[in-house]
Amino acid sequence: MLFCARMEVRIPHDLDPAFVQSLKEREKARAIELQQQGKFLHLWRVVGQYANISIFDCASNDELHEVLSSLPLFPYLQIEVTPLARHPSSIA
Ligand SMILES: O=C(O)C[C@H]1C=CC(=O)O1
Repeated sequence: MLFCARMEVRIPHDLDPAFVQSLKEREKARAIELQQQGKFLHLWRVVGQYANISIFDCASNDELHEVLSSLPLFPYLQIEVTPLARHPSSIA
């Protein structure tokens, strides 16, 4: 099942900069791991915003929730999920 997730990053300004740096490093490592596992198909920056549009391939809503909540930045993400279905006119 494919899901589109729009994630907006909201890191509180008073967090320790060293902690924020380590969060971002751990986030990158986890995002790469999920891409290598084939669960995280696309990761695009939204131009001009600290936000991304991501496409996930997960077996269920529960698996998607597990994947999203495994992201180190999860406590600081506002996430909107849109489940996707095939479009009848798509040739892809
Ligand atoms: O920078 C972001 O958009 C947040 C986040 C989501 C995956 C990742 O590597 O970073």
